[in-house]
Amino acid sequence: MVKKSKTISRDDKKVKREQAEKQLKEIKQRVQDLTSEEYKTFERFKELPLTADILRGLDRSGFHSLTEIQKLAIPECLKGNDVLAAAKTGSGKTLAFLVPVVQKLVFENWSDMDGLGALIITPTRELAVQIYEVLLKIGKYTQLSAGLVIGGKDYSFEKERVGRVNILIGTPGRLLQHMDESATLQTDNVQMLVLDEADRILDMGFKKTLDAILGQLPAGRQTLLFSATQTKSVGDLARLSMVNPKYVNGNLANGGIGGEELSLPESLEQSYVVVPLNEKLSLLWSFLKSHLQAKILVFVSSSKQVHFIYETFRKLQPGIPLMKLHGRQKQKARLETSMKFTQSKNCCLIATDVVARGLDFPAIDWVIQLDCPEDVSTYVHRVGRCARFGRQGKSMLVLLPNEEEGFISQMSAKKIEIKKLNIKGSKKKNIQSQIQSLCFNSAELKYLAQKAFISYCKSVIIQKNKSVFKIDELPLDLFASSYGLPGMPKLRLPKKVDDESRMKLKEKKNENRKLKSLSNANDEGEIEDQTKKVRTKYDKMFERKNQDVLSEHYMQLNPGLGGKMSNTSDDDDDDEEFMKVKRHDDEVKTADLPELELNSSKRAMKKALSRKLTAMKGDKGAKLVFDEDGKAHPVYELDDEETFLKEGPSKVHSEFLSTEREKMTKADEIDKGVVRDKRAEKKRRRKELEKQLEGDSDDSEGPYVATLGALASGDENADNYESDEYGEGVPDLENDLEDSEGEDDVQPEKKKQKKWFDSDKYKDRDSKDAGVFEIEQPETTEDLEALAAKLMN
Ligand SMILES: Nc1ncnc2c1ncn2[C@@H]1O[C@H](COP(=O)(O)OP(=O)(O)OP(=O)(O)O)[C@@H](O)[C@H]1O
Repeated sequence: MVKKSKTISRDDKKVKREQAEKQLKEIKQRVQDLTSEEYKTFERFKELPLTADILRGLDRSGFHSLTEIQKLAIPECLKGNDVLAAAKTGSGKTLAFLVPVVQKLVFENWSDMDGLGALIITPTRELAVQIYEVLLKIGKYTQLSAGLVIGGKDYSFEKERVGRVNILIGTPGRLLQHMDESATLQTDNVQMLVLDEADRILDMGFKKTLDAILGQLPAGRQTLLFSATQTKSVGDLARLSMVNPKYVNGNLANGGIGGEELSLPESLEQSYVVVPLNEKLSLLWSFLKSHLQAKILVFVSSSKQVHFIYETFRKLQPGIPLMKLHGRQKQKARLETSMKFTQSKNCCLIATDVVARGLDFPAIDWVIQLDCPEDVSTYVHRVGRCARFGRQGKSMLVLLPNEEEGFISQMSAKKIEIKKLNIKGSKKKNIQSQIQSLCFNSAELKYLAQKAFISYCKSVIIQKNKSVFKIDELPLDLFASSYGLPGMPKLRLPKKVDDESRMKLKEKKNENRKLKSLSNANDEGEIEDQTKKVRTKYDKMFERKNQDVLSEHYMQLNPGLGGKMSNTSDDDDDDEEFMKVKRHDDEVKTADLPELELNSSKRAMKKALSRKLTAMKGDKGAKLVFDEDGKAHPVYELDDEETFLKEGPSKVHSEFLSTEREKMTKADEIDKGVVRDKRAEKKRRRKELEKQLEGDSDDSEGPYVATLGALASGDENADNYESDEYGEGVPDLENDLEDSEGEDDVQPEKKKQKKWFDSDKYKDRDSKDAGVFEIEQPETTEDLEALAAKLMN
């Protein structure tokens, strides 16, 4: 009886397996036969030739209909072409490249053994995290594993696990650091490279880093470039080794390959206002006061300005929650703010361009550009944070009188129409006197104001676009007053900022500090430990050449008088190197400073002085040990040369060497064994697979049914998944192999789900529930980190 059922089961499985293989072949064939006429008619994901695992992930994540760019780009990518795709902000480019990445590796039966198969590079950490989240969702039902490597996270944690993932997402600096340092990370098998926001990566000073990454990837890989504002620079494309790239433009109404247009979401309402530089803060204040229930994103040109405006407004309390986000913050704070802003309904986030690209914050009502963007592309990306995926959104650009003509004409040249608004006098509230009073009472705020002032001037000077940014025409004295400064800091401006120095500045800003310290290592490979030299905000303030702020408020640094001085230094002081503040004498004139109120009775001073003198002149003393005869000896005594030579090499030394040698040999043997086992295991699996494919393997039957059951035959655990919609019985050979090792009783769906989050191979064997991961969808940073940890464990 048992025998009979076994036979039926075996036959059944064989049939199903053959069916599944046939279907996979058919999908591959459909991909090859796809014509652009055909795929332009597609409306839904299930019409695309995708495997059941991926369709299921998409379905469960709520993605059913195709957007224009998805309809056009996915088939081109599936066919193995190099693709250069452009489409409006918020139009779904992330899925347009993630779906082909996952499908390519599924087609190739990619497994843990095959290592890294796809690399996705993004310009910012936040964007990398966002893509990672989407990938986890849509790839949940495949056997692939994914990893996230971004600066500011635990490097050694990543280093240990980075060699085990199939799809790696990260920022350029951190990726290169891993490629250079992690022995386990093999990049010679990479099938796909994706650059999201490619033009930004190429533009923002990552060129050298990117070149170094590209140098380690195989030439035959497929390359995909996505952005709302695409690069077409021949030089850039050559550097990326793109072969006959297909240009996909999702901005064209009829859906086209080729085309140059740059367009904005239809649901976006754009406007601009013109105000003098010294009225910008008052304008922002008035705007916030009249939009207390809105979700607002404010862009300014530097992290110092973010810091100053945030701190000032926080003290003035506009009545709307305030947040700040810039690239100089600690990574934890950045992720927390992103998360909070995502969840909040009414608040104002003041940020730099670190959030201008790709970030999908839901339901932003207003994007305010308080400082003019460096170019029209940046404008497009900034406003693109609202009006996403058909939602309504409004934007307001704040221009200075001398910026208006230049910038608006450049917008018109790109066919971007924007209406001018006049602000009613009654709506304006001038907050200059409040800011001045705040700065007068707080040395820290005044210091921040000075830094913000300098960095704004710097941001104007380094701009390439001189028809818009004209430092000589700015009323800097009035601007300083509006920031609460009693006078304008005198600036020594650089005579000329050419392209080369501009690029150097960008490179410096984005450089990976670890890589930099490696390049600064001496011949012995020693790196000076910078971590020991943590500079606090106090240090920075006292190191500054310009002590105007400090001398005036010197006494107020006493926490009781000068306001709270936080010890958390969350931004770097890089302005001083670029632009020195002019001063007549670099030293603080101690005579000008008020007397310090110390305990200065004559007796106390005399005592202190005599102690100090004793300490300086007196013998420092030495530590001695006494022998049995009571004679004193120094703790360490040197032998004379004769005795030393007679005794030969120290016993301790040689013992140490031999034990260490032994340890090394053992470790080496273990390592070799592991590699041998891995190879043998892989070979065995391949053979087993071949056997299964030939259909004469006895031990393939039990688990095969289980696997296909979940995918195709209405498994109860399949969470109402309508498998027939997606093509029944697409085989999952990797899963078959796993199952054939005696885990017949594992429910197929659970197993597959577990595989994505936490491969069996990496699960914590000590933990009771090792390998079972409860969280379905990451909702918080902690969830995401837990997922990543589980995934990579
Ligand atoms: N097919 C789809 N069905 C439903 N929602 C979708 C679909 N594609 C994308 N979305 C949603 O649309 C929003 C924008 O998508 P995405 O972030 O990929 O846009 P983008 O084109 O990359 O934008 P940007 O240019 O700003 O980077 C996201 O919230 C995403 O979940």
